[in-house]
Formats: sequence, structure tokens, C-alpha cells
Amino acid sequence: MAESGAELKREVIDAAARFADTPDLRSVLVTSVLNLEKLEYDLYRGKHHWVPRSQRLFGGQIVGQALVAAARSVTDQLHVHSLHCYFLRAGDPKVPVLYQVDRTRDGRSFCVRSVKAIQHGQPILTCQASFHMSQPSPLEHQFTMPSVPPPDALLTVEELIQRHLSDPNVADVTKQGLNKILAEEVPIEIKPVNPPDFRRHVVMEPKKLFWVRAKGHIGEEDMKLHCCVAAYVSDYSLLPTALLPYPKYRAQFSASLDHAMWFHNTFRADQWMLYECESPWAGGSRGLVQGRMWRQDGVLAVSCAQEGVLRAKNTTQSKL
Ligand SMILES: CC(C)(COP(=O)(O)OP(=O)(O)OC[C@H]1O[C@@H](n2cnc3c(N)ncnc32)[C@H](O)[C@@H]1OP(=O)(O)O)[C@@H](O)C(=O)NCCC(=O)NCCSC(=O)CCCC(=O)O
Repeated sequence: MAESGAELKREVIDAAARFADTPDLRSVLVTSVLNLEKLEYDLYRGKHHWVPRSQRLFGGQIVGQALVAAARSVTDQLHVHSLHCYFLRAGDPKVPVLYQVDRTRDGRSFCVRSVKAIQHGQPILTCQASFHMSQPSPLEHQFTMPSVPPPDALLTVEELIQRHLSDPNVADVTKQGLNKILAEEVPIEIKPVNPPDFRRHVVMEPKKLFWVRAKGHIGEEDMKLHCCVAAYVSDYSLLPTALLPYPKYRAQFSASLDHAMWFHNTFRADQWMLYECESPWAGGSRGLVQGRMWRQDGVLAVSCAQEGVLRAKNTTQSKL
């Protein structure tokens, strides 16, 4: 006998849930990158996963791991509400990073941790993270989420690249660059709201919107873990927002200098969130970028801000 539509739907949902619980489908961010090894009291060691082509460690990985180390030293009643980091030295992908936690202050409702990320005996990042015991408040407001198509209606970056590559007029050098992007194992999925200008011909406003989520399953139990994953995700593709108005320029050297985040509401980093990125200013070989992550139901989950060094070269200048 044919199953009813509702029964069929239920079966599909159950199968998807069983599938999602299978261990090997868990996000590599949870099983490996953010799964720090404890060496000593308040001392941890992290593993690398994806290393950018710059061959310096991805800033989001270092921030995410530093937050894991900080979070391990606070009780379950405390929730991370902000962090402030400086990237002091390029991370070396050939050796692991150690994370040393200082229990800076334990207050009644707030508590602060300072984390030093260390390689070759020197700090590569300092991070201060603050945790708070939830308190009710009559003061509540937020901006309104931008109105954009839902993720189901959009293509992933990989699908957009494949579509672009199927155009026979694409230059070989562009093809090589795009194939390199396809080969990278970034543990994040992205669906741009406006298809990117792969040929970089168009002057654009320093603003972009994309849906983003961690690849794989995380589960809903551990909110602190979702914040650590969001810290990882938040550094990806944020700084390049400052380059959108300058298609004739290529960043010869770019690296994030600092990174700050504020966590406003609960969210799941393995579910689509809208990342709204904008750069209000660039100058003096630096650029400021700000980001907001929205839950699909319109709740503002995370805000972040970052300054980066951007040393740009005009690619259209004569080589004579
Ligand atoms: C920012 C710096 C480099 C600053 O250190 P510093 O000793 O003051 O270094 P520096 O003098 O700036 O030199 C760095 C480099 O820049 C060169 N340079 C210096 N001045 C100029 C110039 N005027 N024009 C062109 N190049 C210049 C220098 O010769 C240095 O080059 P070199 O490293 O020697 O090959 C350092 O603090 C650092 O490396 N911090 C860590 C930054 C980092 O690793 N951030 C995280 C990774 S970036 C990221 O994850 C964003 C990903 C975004 C994405 O793509 O999605």
C-alpha cells in the first residue's frame, strides 16, 4: 500500500536524523580542530586542518581554539559573551599551537580569561574572553535582518565556480585559480546572496552577504562549542570585503591584525546563518571590517569587527 505524504515525510526526517548522528558525519571542526588536547592545568595543544594558500595559519582557527581553551576553565552556568584578540605573529603550519590560559578574574556574574597562543616559545595571538551568567533584562533591541533569498534558493560557492568554469571563454589563469579554490578543504559551506564577480572587473560597495554554516553535524547541546565554531567561521572571507571597491588592485600582503566578537543569542553554527559583512573604512594600508551573523529566523546572533593590514598593488600598471 502506498504511504501517505505525511508518513513518507516522517521517514525521510527520521532517516536524515539517523544519518546526521553517524559519527563520521560530525563536523571536523568538532572532532579535530576544536578538540584540544589537554597537556597540563590550563595548557592545551591544537591541531591544524585547512591551511590557507598564504601558508600562515588561518586566524579563525587560532581564535576558535583559544576560545575553546578559555571555555574549558569556566562553569556551565557561564556563557561566552565577547572576545578580543590581537594576531601578533604569523602562525606556522609546521608545528602545533599551545594555548595557555590565565584565569584573570572570577566575578559574581562576569568572569574573564586571557589566553596566549604560543609557537616556537613566542605568542602568536593574545585573546581575552569574557563570560557571563545570563540575566533577564527589560532592555532588548536589535537591527532588522536584511531581506534576502533563503539558502535553499541559492547555490554554494563550489556550484557557482563549476558553473563559471563551464563557460569556454574563461581564461586559463582564472581556471587555475578557481580549481585551486575547489581543491581546498575548508570546513565551511557558503552560499553567496549575490554571485561573486570571479573576473574581478566590477567596482562594488564594500559590503557582502552570504549564508554560512559549518560542514557536518555538531548537535545542539553545547552552546559554547557553537560559539567556538562561529569564531572559526567569522574570520573567513571577512577582510576581503574591504577590497571589493578596488578590482584593479590585488592584495600583495593581507592579514588580520585583531578580531573582536560579541555573542548576543543562542544559535547553531551547523545551521545556515546569514553573514552580513561591511567595511566602513580603509586607509593607510589597513582596512576595518564589521560582521553580523543572523539566524534564519531573523535573530541577531553574533557581531564581530576586525582590522587587517592590506598592502595592495595596482595590477593594471604598465610593467615597463
Ligand atoms: C601583521 C604583522 C605582519 C606585523 O608585523 P611586522 O613585524 O610589523 O611586519 P611588517 O613590517 O608589516 O612586515 C610584514 C611583511 O610585509 C612587508 N612589508 C613591510 N612594509 C611594507 C610595505 N610598505 N609594502 C610592502 N610590503 C611591506 C615586509 O617585508 C614583510 O614581508 P616578509 O614577511 O618579510 O616577506 C604581524 O603582526 C603578523 O604577522 N601578525 C599575524 C597576522 C595573522 O597571521 N593573522 C591571521 C591570519 S590572516 C587570516 O586568517 C585572514 C584570512 C582571511 C581570508 O582570506 O578569508
